[in-house]
Formats: sequence, structure tokens, C-alpha cells
Amino acid sequence: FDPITVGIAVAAASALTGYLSYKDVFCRFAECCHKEQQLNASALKLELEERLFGQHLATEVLLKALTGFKNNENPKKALTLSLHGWAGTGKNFVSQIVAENLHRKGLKSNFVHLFVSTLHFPHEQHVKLYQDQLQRWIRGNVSACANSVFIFDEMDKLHPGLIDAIKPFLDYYEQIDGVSYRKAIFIFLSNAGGDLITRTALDFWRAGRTREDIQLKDLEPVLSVGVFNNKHSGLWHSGLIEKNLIDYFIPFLPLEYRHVKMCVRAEMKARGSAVDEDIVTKVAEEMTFFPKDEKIYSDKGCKTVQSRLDFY
Ligand SMILES: Nc1ncnc2c1ncn2[C@@H]1O[C@H](COP(=O)(O)OP(=O)(O)OP(=O)(O)O)[C@@H](O)[C@H]1O
Repeated sequence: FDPITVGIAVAAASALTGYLSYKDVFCRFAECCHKEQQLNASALKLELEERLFGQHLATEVLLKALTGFKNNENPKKALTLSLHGWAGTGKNFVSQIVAENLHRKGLKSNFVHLFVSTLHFPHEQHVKLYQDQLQRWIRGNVSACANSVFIFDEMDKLHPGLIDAIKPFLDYYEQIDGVSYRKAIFIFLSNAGGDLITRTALDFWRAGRTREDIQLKDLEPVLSVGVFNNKHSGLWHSGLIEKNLIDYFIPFLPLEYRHVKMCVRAEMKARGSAVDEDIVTKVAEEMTFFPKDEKIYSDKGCKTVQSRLDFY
């Protein structure tokens, strides 16, 4: 919307309603950062349960973490979530859902910022420069909107040490140079730890236990230690882990054949087509599964479902 259109709309709406403030009306047309912005926890719950397949742990932890954080008027630190798992298991997908539930425009919002390691921080020799830029960028954006959300994708491709530049913002300080970071949310996405998660999932499967039996305590400690000791995790020997500044390590389990089928059905519905079970089976069978003998988990998760569906 251009300012003139918004201005006219605001004036008209204010005249009509008579009781809405200029800001109320303005924010219906343009995006505003609401200081006391609420989270509709039941809407988020419903959306995660309906749209995110096979990730009972991620659903549970994300709901708990986000509702707890948003219901707290005075959080003592920014919320930091670290999402781990194999490719195509739903990490980016979930970030998009979370972003939309926090800011109406989701990833397109002025208050949601996505960093992709290989795109924004490609050169190892410029780590110091990136650290400066990152600090300035975060400071500027949190000053403009305390509820800003920062998503770091491909953490496993981030140069070691770079992320430690944001450590002060995740810590328990009330303010730094007049800015409080306590209402901001930081989300890290990473393939690191995917092997550890798969190993645990396989152990459960081989022991004849259901996937839903896997609990956070079976994975969270393994993940934090594994990621800390993994040179290619973006969090190798990171002060963020050392100082316990990451609130939740959230595991994404590898997806099974039945989940891939669910993704195909969801994609068909999203395209407005009727669900054709023959095509669902064909697309799912084109995917490859591991380990070699048991063939339980899709090695690309649901990642190529959309392009494969284009063939039919
Ligand atoms: N668990 C899931 N439930 C529903 N859809 C899923 C799930 N996982 C993946 N998808 C679908 O597959 C697409 C690709 O997944 P997504 O980009 O979230 O994977 P990722 O875990 O972020 O992978 P990578 O680590 O390679 O970035 C999503 O846009 C979504 O349509």
C-alpha cells in the first residue's frame, strides 16, 4: 500500500468507526510491530497437528516453548530454538508456520529475518565483517521491533565461531546500549545431529517400539553434546551451548513411507486437485529409503515430492 492510499483509508475508516484510534486503523492496512502481541496458541496447535507430519516431538516442544515465552510478560532472555534433522523433514516448513503465527505476513514480514549461511555469509575470510554486520543488523531490527524473529538456515554450513557474535543478544542482560533483546526469537535450522536422531529412531524401530514412544529426553542431551563436538554444525565449541543460551534443541525425526504419502496428499490438496491414491503411491514409491536393508526412512524426507508430482 502506498502512504496516500493508507492515509485515505485510515481517514475514511476513522470517520466511519469514530472510535478506533489512528494506529488501530493504520495497522489494519500496514504492518505494525505490536509490543504486547499475543500468540493464538490453539490456532498454532491446530496448524501444527494438521500440517506437520510425523514430528510429534517438534510439535510438542514448539508449542510449549512458544506459548510459555509469549505468555510471559517479562521474559529474562530471548527465546532461542535450535531445530535439527535430516533434509526435507520440515524444519523450514515449520519456521514458516511459526513466523506466520507470530507476524501476520510470515517470512515476508518486516519483523521476520531469514539468514542463509551460504548466501549471506559465504566467505570464511570475512567472518569478522559478517559478525559486525550481523550485530548491527540485529541491533537495528530489535530497536525497531522488540518482537523480531531471526531465522538462521543452514547452520551446519556457517563458519565456526560466527554465530558467537550474537551471544550477548541471547544472554540474560536487561539491556545492551539501551536495547532489550528479551522479546526477540532466534531460530537455528541445521542438518547437524540428523545422524544421531536417525540412530535413535532406528533403535526404537528395531526394538519394536513406536515412533511416538521417542521422548525429548532420549534425544535432547545427545543432540546438544553432538552438535557442540561437531566441527560442521555451526555450533562447534560455541559459547551459546557452553553458557546454556539455547533453550530447546528440537529434533526432527526422519520421515517414513507413510509420511511421504501424507505429504503427497497435502500437496495435491494445496493444488486444488482431488487426491488420487494411485498417484500418491507412485510418487511415494519413487522416493529412496534407507537403511539399505530395512528401507524405512526417506533420504530426502518430503523434499522432492512437489517436483515429482509435476510429472502426473
Ligand atoms: N514433516 C513434514 N510434514 C509436512 N510436510 C513436510 C514435512 N517435511 C517436509 N515437508 C514438505 O517438504 C517441503 C520441504 O521441507 P523443508 O524445506 O521444511 O525441509 P528441511 O527440513 O528444512 O530441509 P533442509 O534441511 O534440506 O533445509 C516442505 O515445504 C513441505 O511441503
